[in-house]
Amino acid sequence: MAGTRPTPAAPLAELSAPVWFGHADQVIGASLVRLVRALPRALGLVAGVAWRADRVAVLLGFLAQVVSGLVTALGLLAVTTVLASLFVAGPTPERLADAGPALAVLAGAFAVRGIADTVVSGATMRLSPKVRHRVERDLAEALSRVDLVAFDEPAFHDDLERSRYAGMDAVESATQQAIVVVGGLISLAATAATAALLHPLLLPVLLLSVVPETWSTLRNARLEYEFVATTIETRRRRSLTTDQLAAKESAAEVRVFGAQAFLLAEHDRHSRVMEDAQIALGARQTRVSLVGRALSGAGIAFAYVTLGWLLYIGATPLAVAGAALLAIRTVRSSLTQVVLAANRLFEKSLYINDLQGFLALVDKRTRKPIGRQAPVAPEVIDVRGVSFRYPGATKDALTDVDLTIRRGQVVALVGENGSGKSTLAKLLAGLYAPASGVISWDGVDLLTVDAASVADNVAVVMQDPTRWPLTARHAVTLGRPDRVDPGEHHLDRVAHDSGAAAVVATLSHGWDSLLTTRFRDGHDLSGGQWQRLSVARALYRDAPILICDEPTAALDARAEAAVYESLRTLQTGRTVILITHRLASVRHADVIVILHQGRVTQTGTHHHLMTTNPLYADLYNLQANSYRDTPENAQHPTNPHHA
Ligand SMILES: Nc1ncnc2c1ncn2[C@@H]1O[C@H](COP(=O)(O)OP(=O)(O)OP(=O)(O)O)[C@@H](O)[C@H]1O
Repeated sequence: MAGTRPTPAAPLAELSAPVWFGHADQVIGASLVRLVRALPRALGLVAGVAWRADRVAVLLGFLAQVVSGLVTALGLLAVTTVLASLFVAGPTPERLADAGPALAVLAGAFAVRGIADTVVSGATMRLSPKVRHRVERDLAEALSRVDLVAFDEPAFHDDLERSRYAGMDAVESATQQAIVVVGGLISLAATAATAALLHPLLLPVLLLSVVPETWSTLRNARLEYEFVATTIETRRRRSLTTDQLAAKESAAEVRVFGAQAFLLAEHDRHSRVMEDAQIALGARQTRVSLVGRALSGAGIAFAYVTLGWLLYIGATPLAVAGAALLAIRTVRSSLTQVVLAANRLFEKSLYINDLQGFLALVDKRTRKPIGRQAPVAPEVIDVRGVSFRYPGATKDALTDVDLTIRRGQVVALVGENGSGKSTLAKLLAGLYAPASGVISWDGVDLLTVDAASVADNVAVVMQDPTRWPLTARHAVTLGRPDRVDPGEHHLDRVAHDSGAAAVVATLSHGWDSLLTTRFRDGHDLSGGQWQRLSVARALYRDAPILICDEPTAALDARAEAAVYESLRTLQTGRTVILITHRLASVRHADVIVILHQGRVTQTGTHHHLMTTNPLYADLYNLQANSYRDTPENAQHPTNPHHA
């Protein structure tokens, strides 16, 4: 029977690398020298972000790290003194009494170090969320103001995605790693300086003994990273498979098509690849650790032999040798931490770099406030010689458009798909800047005033309105959140006029209902219901210029009639720009603008166009006829295009 044996998986095209793994090659290929060289810059980058987020936490954390490093060194010196007191000949109580002060210093150093380390972790806990929020806020603010046209560029979206997902995580994680690196380096420096103070030969001996450990730590970290890099595609394919099983959208089709066996087989196939790779990684890491440990043992043996020799020739006292052993341990653990953290910090700094580059780019693409306001409720909107081309497009969306619109007029933009209607409406609203030509309101070029002041005059009903995942009330009022509306009379009126009232009446919590099923008790709406809310939102904003781009495309006949009725009421003192393919709705417009391939081919009233523009008359009659009860329509009742 069909469906009992899963079809073998076809070879698939490569998945594109995930945004948070775009620098894998650089990380894997980075030598220890490169890592050391890149460290100051990476630390500087994180320090800059952290400083802006919370100076107090940065200063406090750094100070505590310095204190921790100093008391570590002090502790080491105290150990030498304690050992020196204990190693001399004489009765034990006396030797202990001699060691007393140094022991007290040692205990004090221990306690202070504990406090300092606690302060460091407190500062880290305070700093990492602040750093993240600060950068998130920077990005959100930049995005809220960047020119709309940037969203039409694929490259902008790629950079945005990388900044949002990789950059943001990188900032938080890099802050933590940077704190570990700084703390580790201070502790290393303090210990090394103390060792050099005890005996100049101790320093090179110390360093030699820790080299193998450093190598194996870094090597294993790289192997781990390489493993993630080589298995990432399989990992993502496996997730794509399980996503299909977990998603609401695909759940029905999975069952109807009996796709379970296929998806499970795919899942197993990818899992096996992952398992094998992980086991291989384990084996390689164990080998590296073994070599590392063996070399490390040799290094430590060398250190011990050197210490023994120094003791033998009387170049160093026994107490100093004892302290040196302790120093070796301290340096080893600090160095391992520093190497691991520096490796991660290096990786994260590459993504922070991307993020900062993106923020700089966004800043360049943002119109700066000019301090000049657009005229409120303009008397005349004038379009002169305007052309516009979308980024990456090979031809203009609008060419040499001239148009004059007066306050109170309903201007209908008509034309076939792709003729430039929506683009023209967006330019009229100041959302795009023309490539050439001028759009002015009462003689003021829109490019010479603040974009926000232009937007303040405009409300839109979009062809495909945003499905705001908010409460019904907020979805309608968000265009004028600070409007004083006692008793919510204005809200009720626009809800009535747009047909949104009937939608809200069906919701379990009325205006307080959440319009997303991603939350408990949330609701989803039909396309037409969303459109009614979008009309209500535009009416609630109560702006002098109302742009309606196919406002009734998804509405039923009754709702459509209600919307046009309310647009007619609204018209007084307001400019309405209406885009629609339903010519019956534009009959009453004051001016109808016909667009063809981005050019205005004719303007006029309905009656004027019916007599002078055969194409308009044909289209109008075609639509009108499809509603009439002609014998031909009766033969093809379901084909409105047949006539
Ligand atoms: N974001 C975009 N990026 C690139 N080209 C675009 C973009 N939006 C629209 N265009 C192109 O610009 C031209 C005008 O598009 P526009 O959306 O203004 O047409 P329209 O008349 O409103 O069409 P419709 O009736 O289908 O809504 C079309 O050729 C379209 O392909």
